[in-house]
Amino acid sequence: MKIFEKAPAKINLSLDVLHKRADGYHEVEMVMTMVDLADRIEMQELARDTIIISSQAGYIPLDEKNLAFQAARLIKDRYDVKQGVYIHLDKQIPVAAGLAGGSSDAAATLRGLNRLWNLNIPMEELRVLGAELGSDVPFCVTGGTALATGRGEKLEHMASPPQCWVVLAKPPINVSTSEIYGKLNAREIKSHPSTANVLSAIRNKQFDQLCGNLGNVLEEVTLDLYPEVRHLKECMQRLGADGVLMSGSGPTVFGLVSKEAKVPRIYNGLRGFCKDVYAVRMLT
Ligand SMILES: C[C@](O)(CO)[C@H](O)COP(=O)(O)OP(=O)(O)OC[C@H]1O[C@@H](n2ccc(N)nc2=O)[C@H](O)[C@@H]1O
Ligand SMILES: Nc1ncnc2c1ncn2[C@@H]1O[C@H](COP(=O)(O)OP(=O)(O)OP(=O)(O)O)[C@@H](O)[C@H]1O
Repeated sequence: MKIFEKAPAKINLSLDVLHKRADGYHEVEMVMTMVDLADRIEMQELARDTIIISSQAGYIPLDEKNLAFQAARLIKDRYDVKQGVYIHLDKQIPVAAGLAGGSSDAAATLRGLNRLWNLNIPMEELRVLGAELGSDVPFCVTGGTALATGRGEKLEHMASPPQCWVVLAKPPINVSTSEIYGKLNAREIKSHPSTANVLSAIRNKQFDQLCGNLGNVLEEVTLDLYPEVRHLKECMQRLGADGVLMSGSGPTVFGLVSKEAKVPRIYNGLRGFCKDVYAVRMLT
């Protein structure tokens, strides 16, 4: 049997860091949502007890370093599954972009193998398993829009944000999430985003209030290290996006745009100097 799962990208509408924890992770407060840019994952049962990964993308690991491989191994070990699986990753989400591509692949693999092998694992248990693979994986298991706390694994789901276009642009650099969190410790956080304002903008479907309250404390760290990300942000603002922010630890910058007529100008303006540009909808 063969099944398919979609693995959408996430963006952080707000990302606040409260403090560094004893286990080395940071206590966060983030509002996350999914956008309509997704990897497509094919999973096919194998009689032999093995996990095989393939992908059309030449630049991701296909061995045990791949997060989809790790998800498959975790579920096989935990539920004593003797069958193997062939997993093909059709990558559409740019890699190491701050869009949780690998985390979403892992989450989709957990959901898919739960179906393929009729394991009937409840969603809550899949999220707990996901947390063993990465901080963004529990959110990616259920998707939607959520407030994430703890190290990202404690989730409170909510209604989707006011509908709009999302223009994503990724400069050609790779950013290490652990390096960005590490560098944040050495500096004073100048201003914290108001998570409460972002939540209320979403609940009341107030697009302008949402745009005015976007904030990410990791942004200053990445922008100082990589001036091209700052440049991209300024360009997106100048081209007329209503709200602009870096997603996660970067380097992808996203712009929220309410009027469809404004999207081509922003998209084309960015494409002039950046190869990875996408105009997508938020997933509701
Ligand atoms: C930046 C975000 O993507 C925003 O959604 C997440 O906070 C990071 O999620 P992720 O990439 O799934 O993170 P993990 O794979 O769990 O951790 C990567 C590295 O980021 C740092 N990390 C991550 C999450 C967190 N709450 N505190 C941290 O300090 C740790 O150094 C860790 O070694
Ligand atoms: N299935 C996968 N897809 C993409 N990258 C993967 C995958 N599995 C492992 N990786 C590795 O994970 C690293 C991070 O890639 P990913 O695209 O998940 O980053 P990200 O979008 O910045 O994640 P996050 O937003 O969760 O920090 C890359 O260096 C890549 O080699």
